[in-house]
Amino acid sequence: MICSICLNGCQPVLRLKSRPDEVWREAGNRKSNIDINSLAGEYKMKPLRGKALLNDPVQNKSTAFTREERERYGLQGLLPYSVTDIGKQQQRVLANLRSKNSNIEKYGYLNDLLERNQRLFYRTLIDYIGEIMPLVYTPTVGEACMKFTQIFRKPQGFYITPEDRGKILPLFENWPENDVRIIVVTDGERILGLGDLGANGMGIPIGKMALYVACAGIRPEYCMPVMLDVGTSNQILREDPLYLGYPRPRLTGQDYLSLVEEFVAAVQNKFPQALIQFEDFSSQNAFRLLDRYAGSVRCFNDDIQGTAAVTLAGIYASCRITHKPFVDLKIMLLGTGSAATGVAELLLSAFMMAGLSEAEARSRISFVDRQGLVVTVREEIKPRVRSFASEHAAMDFVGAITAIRPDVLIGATGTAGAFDEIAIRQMARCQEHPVIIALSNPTSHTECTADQAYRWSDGRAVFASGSPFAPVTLDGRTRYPAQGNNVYIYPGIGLGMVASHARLVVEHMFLATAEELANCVLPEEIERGSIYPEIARVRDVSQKIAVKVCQVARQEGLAGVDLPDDLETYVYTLMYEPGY
Ligand SMILES: NC(=O)C1=CN([C@@H]2O[C@H](COP(=O)(O)OP(=O)(O)OC[C@H]3O[C@@H](n4cnc5c(N)ncnc54)[C@H](OP(=O)(O)O)[C@@H]3O)[C@@H](O)[C@H]2O)C=CC1
Ligand SMILES: CC(=O)C(=O)O
Ligand SMILES: [Mg+2]
Repeated sequence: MICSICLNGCQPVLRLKSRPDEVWREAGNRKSNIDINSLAGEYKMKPLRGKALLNDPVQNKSTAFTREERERYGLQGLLPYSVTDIGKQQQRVLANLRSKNSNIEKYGYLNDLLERNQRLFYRTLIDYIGEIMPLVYTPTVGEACMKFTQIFRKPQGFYITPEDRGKILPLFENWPENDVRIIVVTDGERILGLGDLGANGMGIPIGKMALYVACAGIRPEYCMPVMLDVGTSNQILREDPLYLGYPRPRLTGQDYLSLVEEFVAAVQNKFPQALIQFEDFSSQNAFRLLDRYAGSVRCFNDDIQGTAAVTLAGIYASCRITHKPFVDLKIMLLGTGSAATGVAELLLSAFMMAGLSEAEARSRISFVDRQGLVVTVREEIKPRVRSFASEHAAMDFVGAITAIRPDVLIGATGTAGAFDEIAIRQMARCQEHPVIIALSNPTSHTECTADQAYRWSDGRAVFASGSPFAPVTLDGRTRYPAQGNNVYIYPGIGLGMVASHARLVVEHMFLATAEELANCVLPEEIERGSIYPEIARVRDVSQKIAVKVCQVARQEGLAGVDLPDDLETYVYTLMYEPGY
């Protein structure tokens, strides 16, 4: 069997265990008596002493260094007397975090923690994921991107600009790791629902990477956030004296595509095992790049494919609440961008897999844009949306709800209030339990809030949203909105790709993982109206998603290693578990 880590003929288990944190895990997961520096040479970790050791975020344990370690590494006098464990350190982190007045201050504090003590940061993120995820991801990451120029402290990730043309490969030598497995890359043109934020969008790959580590146990050193800073169309940013990005109008056309081409080629050359996740590109470029690379490069687009899988999963799970067969559903999408189109295309495959003809399947899916229902008689329709156009006469959004009576309404507009009271009330007139999925992020751009969805449907809606909402109590009964976010899918896809060394990411992976995610929703979660698992279980979910990816990779002959029969254990052993 080929080792999944080095792709050589070495003994996989031994190789795995020879990495420091696997040794820690085997030693009882949280034991603090493992000597980091004795392993350092073997892992290319510099043997550090004194202040240099305390200043290294990867090796630093701060007050958790034992007396013996303090003596051995010249730390005596540099730390207060007390030796604490990671649990006590976490309590201090939480107290500090909770004392901050705003989410953006909390974001800054957590970023500083990551720069001080990587293991403590990830351990705390994992153990308190429900509380901390909204601070490192949506919605706070949206605010952080908006304020990037003001809050910038220390560079993270890798920046590429048009001035690097012809030099991207040699520049990758500057990255501190040689073995990169996951790259999240954005060009900053469509950051959440916030539009073109240029280089300020770097917060997104950084946040997505943090969740790769926390939600799927991808080792931090395998992760590389990348900003393809090709300029920005956002004039206010370009003219901001504090703007840190390439202050030119956005590169377009062949100049843009050739820079992306050089980037992809350089990744394949320098980091041949890396999976490229395209994130928050404009719709046009998102599809263009996916069409160009998906058939030959290990890559996927999270906004198109990850979102599609998570939404399909939510639709599957909703059937357990509404007691309707999936094949009978009618689904309406508001918005015709990357996310909505990705959902429609995966839904089409799912309907056909469930036995519908292509024509029948297409007839179950309808699109609404700013002009109203997308209908065949319209002259200008986006090419990927055209085949979903309805045979109806032209009509507005509410007219379309009335005429089509969709079971499920999905918003991917980036526009706050796009689901207004009239639309939700009309959905509630048409369905006993209308399923409303407001995908748009951050919270300030959601199509409707949880409170609105429940109130306007007299408490009957089944609701999920891209950013989290607190439970809502209405008429004495509490409703539990779920978070419909691709965070339930992309980390597991990455882990499955790392585990299987699959050559390509294929549609079957998204279909299989959507089913798996829906199966992960517990009966008690269904009982209380949630169509996604509680976020606290996201790490278990990602492991299951990764197993599905491995299965598909094996079935389709895409795996780059001989995968063992017991995929659950195999995937689990690959997951990074931070501790001392
Ligand atoms: N929950 C999740 O996991 C995910 C959520 N998202 C969110 O989805 C949103 C959209 O993302 P994406 O599809 O990539 O963005 P795009 O810019 O590609 O698409 C947005 C679409 O919405 C349309 N639109 C905007 N306002 C309205 C409106 N009032 N009525 C009808 N259509 C409207 C736009 O039309 P026009 O072109 O005419 O402006 C465009 O077609 C973002 O907020 C993003 O954060 C995205 C991915 C994952
Ligand atoms: C979640 C996500 O990927 C987005 O809002 O773009
Ligand atoms: Mg995105």
